[in-house]
Amino acid sequence: AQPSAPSPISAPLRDLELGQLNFLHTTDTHGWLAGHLQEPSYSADWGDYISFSERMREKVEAQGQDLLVIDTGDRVEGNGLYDSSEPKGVYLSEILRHQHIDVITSGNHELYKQNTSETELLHTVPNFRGKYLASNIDIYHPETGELVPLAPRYKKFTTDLQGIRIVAFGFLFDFTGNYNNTVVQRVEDTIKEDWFQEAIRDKEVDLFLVAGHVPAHSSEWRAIYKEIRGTRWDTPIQFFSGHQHIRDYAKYDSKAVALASGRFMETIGFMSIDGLSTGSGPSKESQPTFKRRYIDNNLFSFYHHTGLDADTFPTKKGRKVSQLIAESRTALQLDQVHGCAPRDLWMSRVPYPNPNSIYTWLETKVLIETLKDESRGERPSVAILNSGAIRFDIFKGVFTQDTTWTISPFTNGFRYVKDVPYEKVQLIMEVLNKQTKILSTLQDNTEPSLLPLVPPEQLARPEEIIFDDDELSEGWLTSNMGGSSQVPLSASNIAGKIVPGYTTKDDAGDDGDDTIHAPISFYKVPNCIQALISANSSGVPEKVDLIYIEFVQPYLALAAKFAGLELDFVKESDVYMPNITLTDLILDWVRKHWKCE
Ligand SMILES: O=c1ccn([C@@H]2O[C@H](COP(=O)(O)O)[C@@H](O)[C@H]2O)c(=O)[nH]1
Repeated sequence: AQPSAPSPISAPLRDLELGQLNFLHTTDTHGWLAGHLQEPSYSADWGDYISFSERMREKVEAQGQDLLVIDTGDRVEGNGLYDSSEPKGVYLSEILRHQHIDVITSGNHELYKQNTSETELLHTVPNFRGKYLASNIDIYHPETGELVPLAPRYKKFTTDLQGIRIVAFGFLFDFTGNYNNTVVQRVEDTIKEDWFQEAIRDKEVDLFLVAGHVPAHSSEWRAIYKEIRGTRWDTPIQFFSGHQHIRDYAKYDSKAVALASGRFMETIGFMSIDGLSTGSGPSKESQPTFKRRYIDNNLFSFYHHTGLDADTFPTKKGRKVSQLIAESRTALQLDQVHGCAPRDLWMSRVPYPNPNSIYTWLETKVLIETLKDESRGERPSVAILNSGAIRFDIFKGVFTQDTTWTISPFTNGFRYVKDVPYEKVQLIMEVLNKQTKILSTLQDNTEPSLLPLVPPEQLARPEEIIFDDDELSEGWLTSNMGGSSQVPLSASNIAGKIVPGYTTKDDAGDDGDDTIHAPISFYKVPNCIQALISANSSGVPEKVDLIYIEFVQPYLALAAKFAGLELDFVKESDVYMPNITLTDLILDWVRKHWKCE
């Protein structure tokens, strides 16, 4: 773990159930390879994960079993370790490559920008040669201009110890927001291609392994499931999923399941399968059995599952990578303190609006006090921001260079349209937040969906989860995750209390999490929030500058149409505060207002 990481807190644990074939899975790590430096439950780093997978491999191989390591994308954007270097990702890429990964795929974040996808092609794919799969992604090669597969479409391999014959694919969901140097083919079309049809007709296969940046419960996985089942009615299928930032498990039939392993290096997903046939013969069991576990990413869990301790657990490579992360963080000055947050600000643990909501803070403080383009003088304005632009909570205590990127990693600037009637802006907000169903009927297939305006976790669970008895969580959170010193209380301080954290319910029940936690409430947030910036008057202005973060422009255009506002946002908008991003505004505000005592 990193030198400043809090020690994990002991908690009751459920064991891993090892099987004939075992998997460790990460997804949506978004640059958090240093682990969480303010949350003991997720405080292990990528070096610890390397040690964990090496020790797990030793353990299963000693029993004649196999272990495979999977990553399903969105490794970039969301943490200073990725975002704060120039060019972005140079440190991260060097850290990531030390993990032995058997199947690795791209997420949508690898494709938003030209340089990110080119880095995948020129660095990550070669770093993971033979492991990186891209079943439905092509890229215009930066040197030749030719449209080529980002990586091989699929591969067939056999496991080291038992010779289990596996055909593996690597998909991305039907993503449309990629930069125009890549082409993402719809999954539903890809599976009709000859190469896929040939691959699933191979009779010498013991397991189809479908890895991808695709939710566990999704139309894309269902389409693949049906296509495979159409020709191979009983070959086991293991899907590895991502994108929604949740822990999830889906059962397609008794021989086909999907695992999704959370986000931000909070979770190491574990799967085991028993009862597979191998190259040397059929299985003795009539049915395969699947077991899943969501491991909290901390050393307490890792020691427990490997049966090792602080002296025996770390491997040479693991230690080296933890050291490399520490050096990279120092070089990037990620511990530089910009201010001290006086209280926790939550994305979804409190209702909105609320004094402890990060969105209320943005609306009532940050946007109002920082958004000002000198060229627009004192004109009143309304600023619109999508809730998904914010990625993480702010904990009471130090606000560092790293915090800046964890809460606001995106590089979107702001645009504005002048002289929009205030009433129309309110109608647009109404459409964006309340009339989304009506609006979606106006959309044709080429328009983006409205849903991605919210944080991905909310897409996955549209219903609120409210625990009346949040006292335990609240008290614990304040003292352990956001104390002013950011030093967690030791286990003895919270003796008898269960640590708040994931309490996952999935298709296999409610016993998936390795750590037994107290539940945390989950409140919904709106698609968009707004701030009225009315320089000189307290009344409601007649017309305003409608300022918005670039990401929402297509959604705004649709909502405006429905609100009866004839506006061509592409032609009639202009840049607001050139070269300034939301990240810059937040940092500026924090520096001015959150002085450390
Ligand atoms: O420029 C951007 C890019 C993304 N978002 C938000 O993020 C989610 C997608 O996140 P995943 O990690 O890929 O699930 C998207 O729905 C937006 O809410 C953004 O606001 N700005």
